[in-house]
Amino acid sequence: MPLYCEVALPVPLDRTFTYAAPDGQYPQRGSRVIAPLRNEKLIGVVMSVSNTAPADFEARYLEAVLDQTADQSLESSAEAEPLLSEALLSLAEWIAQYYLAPIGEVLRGMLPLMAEVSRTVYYRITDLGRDILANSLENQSGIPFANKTANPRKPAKNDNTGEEQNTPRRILERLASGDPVKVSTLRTASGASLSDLAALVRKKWIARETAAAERDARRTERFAVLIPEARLPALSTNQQAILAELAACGGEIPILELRKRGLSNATLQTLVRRGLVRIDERAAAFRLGGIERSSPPIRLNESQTEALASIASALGAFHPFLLHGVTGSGKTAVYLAAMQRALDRNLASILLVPEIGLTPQTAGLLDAAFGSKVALLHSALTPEERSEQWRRIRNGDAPIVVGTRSAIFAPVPHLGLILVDEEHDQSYKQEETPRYNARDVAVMRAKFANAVVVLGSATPSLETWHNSEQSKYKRIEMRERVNQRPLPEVELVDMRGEFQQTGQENLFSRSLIQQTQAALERGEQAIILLNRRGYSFAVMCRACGAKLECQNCAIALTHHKPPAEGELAREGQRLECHYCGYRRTVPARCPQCDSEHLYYLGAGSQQGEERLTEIFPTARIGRMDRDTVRGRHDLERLLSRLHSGEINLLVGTQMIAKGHDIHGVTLVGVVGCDHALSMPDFRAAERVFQLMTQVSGRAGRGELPGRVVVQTYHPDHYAILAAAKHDYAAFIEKELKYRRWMHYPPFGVLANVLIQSPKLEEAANWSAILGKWFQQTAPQGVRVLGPCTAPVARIKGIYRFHLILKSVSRQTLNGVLRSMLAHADTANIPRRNITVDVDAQRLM
Ligand SMILES: Nc1ncnc2c1ncn2[C@@H]1O[C@H](COP(=O)(O)OP(=O)(O)OP(=O)(O)O)[C@@H](O)[C@H]1O
Ligand SMILES: [Zn+2]
Repeated sequence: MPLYCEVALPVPLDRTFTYAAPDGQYPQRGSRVIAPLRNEKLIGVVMSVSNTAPADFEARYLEAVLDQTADQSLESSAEAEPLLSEALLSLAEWIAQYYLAPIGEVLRGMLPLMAEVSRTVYYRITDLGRDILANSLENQSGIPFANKTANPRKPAKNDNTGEEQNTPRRILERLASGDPVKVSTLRTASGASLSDLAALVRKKWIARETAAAERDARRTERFAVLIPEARLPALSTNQQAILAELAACGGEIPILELRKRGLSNATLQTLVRRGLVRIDERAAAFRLGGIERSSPPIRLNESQTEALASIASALGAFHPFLLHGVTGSGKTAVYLAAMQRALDRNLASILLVPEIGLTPQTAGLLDAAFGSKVALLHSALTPEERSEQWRRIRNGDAPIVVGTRSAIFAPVPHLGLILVDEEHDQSYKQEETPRYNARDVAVMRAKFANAVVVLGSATPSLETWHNSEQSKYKRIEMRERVNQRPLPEVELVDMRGEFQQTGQENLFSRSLIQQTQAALERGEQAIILLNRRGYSFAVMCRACGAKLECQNCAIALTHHKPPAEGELAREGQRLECHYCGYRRTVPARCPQCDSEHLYYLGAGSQQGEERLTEIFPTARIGRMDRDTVRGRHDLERLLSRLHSGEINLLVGTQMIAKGHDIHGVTLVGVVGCDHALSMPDFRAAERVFQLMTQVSGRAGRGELPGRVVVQTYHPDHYAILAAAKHDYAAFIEKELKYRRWMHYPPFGVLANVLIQSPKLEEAANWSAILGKWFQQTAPQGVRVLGPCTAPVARIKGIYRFHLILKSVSRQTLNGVLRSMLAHADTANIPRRNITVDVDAQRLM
């Protein structure tokens, strides 16, 4: 009798699908399966299993069960564990429910291995294929496709070395290392057609694997390991050399590394036969590439010790903490010590860091403290690397997991501690389905795992602060910087006054220029925040007032200068949309009115850099923004040039504010970060306060005290004033009052409902249908704003309308949202055109 299972598939539908398991296969809750859906094959996750078919079941069979018990009697053994633990499945169900996200899409976000099957095919060489290749290399002969009669170990002689015969050889050569190779890569490398590959598969020289099967096969690395207790017999010098090398490296070394050092494999094999060395095969370790080892461990100061004591004594049960420590108070050292305490009790930890928060410095500290026990998960990993990390974690080989947002789903056994660094950071919110906030998921995960969770920040979000006020989270305070270093003094420059006094609109104030000059002359470093990338924000027509907009989005195009081009070559320069990436050159005339009087508005980081180069011609200037930092390596390189002092003046966007600990920086300039205060966003003040505090916090972290110059047009705004005094309490008091008064989070909950369509009429129509439904049903306890066009009315050619829902009760809000989705379904509004963003961070 087959088993019936409910399978969550990665499609935007709030439901699971029923399938029967193939004969003799025993999927369990949490197993991955391949399921046919329409014309596709998808990887799904089994949510439940039953012996009886549902009433309306039409026979549909699973294609395969990827993680299963070989037979039912094995169910209890460790081998038979499904891929997703019960804790993670419960977490997924919680996310689906809390964020109104389709369960299949939630699971897809959790599982790195859940790609669509049809998309990735890999090939791998077989043993027979190796023989064929070896033979052909020996005989310098080609390998024909058609040698059915010939003995594969004796390929025909040189009479068939034509191009066609070499294709099989090129295929085999490309696969020779033994690693599976993607079909696309293989075809490019060998020039093979799909039918060529099929022919070799039929001959069993190569094997074809689907993505799922391939990713099950983890990459391994072979190590030579010294057997310590062996008494040493007489040895040849070559043998002694290998043993010496092994001893020098702490008793083990990857075999590849031995070869690189010119030590012979044959000698190694002799040592193995003599019982002096053994070969271990292990999952290839992930290397913390290119990092400097850090200095000896830090002695915790009094407040760090207290913080650690609170955290450590709570291990073993669910305890949420807010670690509120000013910038430079040494939170990182507390995290590391807490992870060590967890490890001492055989408990694993997850440390979450913001998108670019994982600096080489932090990686170095982790490596020094925990070495190969660390697994790193970040967005720059390839799917293979990610799944390798995943398996190391799941096997218990890496009880220290560090990563960005989705690392919160790492399948860590015996999880004891979760740390969320810079918990206020916006990058924890995923801005696509499922729209979860990893910080909040962290708290739930800790709850399911009976673990401690620590949310750390110098500028906690209002939500987290409120939870600590309500005693939901226990608050730990670290009020001072390490070694009694002072927080930097902040000077506010009123840019309105600056304009009146100088009669000019300058990007940099006189005070900022003077103080930068002075810092550079003293041999210190300065960083300047200019929180927009590009050269100018916008290009505007003086005649008709139109801004040049993106053709796909209702957004002004940002002007970028091509690097290293002549100063005034304005025409032909690049305009770029920061939403969709659309690019065009700057036109000679306004496309609306044909006037030639186009002018450039507002300065971005690129222009900032240019101005600074003019003002400080001898400064060693660097720029840090999304244009100069494309990948991790760019960031590493820039930071290491800063640490070494090679750069003494850095300009950049908010990236420069994130947790960097550069001791030479004594001056921080803040330029135009307060324009955000006029955005239609109730979190604007919070964002400005956080950014100002964080960037100010980069100054004076070394021996010398720091100074901050903030240029502002709102010198009386409470967020600016509080940030200037490092007064979180003053800010929070004002801000909480305003939020309570306006019924905004943390007083009550909020959801943004986006209705989108490539057809304006359709989007308008659908949002009207939903608006009308809200009017008619008038749900109790929910305030509805809208529908109206979203502040950004069109993105990537998709028209956007939205409704904002507020309620004091999450349950009420989610109930109403669910009824709304049901109504949308009956009104034939496709689910994929409605985005529900619970606890929305951006209302744009
Ligand atoms: N007990 C200590 N004694 C001396 N120096 C310390 C101590 N603890 C930490 N430090 C040093 O203080 C500096 C700041 O620490 P860290 O980067 O952890 O601060 P933080 O609290 O995370 O600040 P931010 O919120 O700004 O990121 C680092 O250079 C660190 O090496
Ligand atoms: Zn665009």
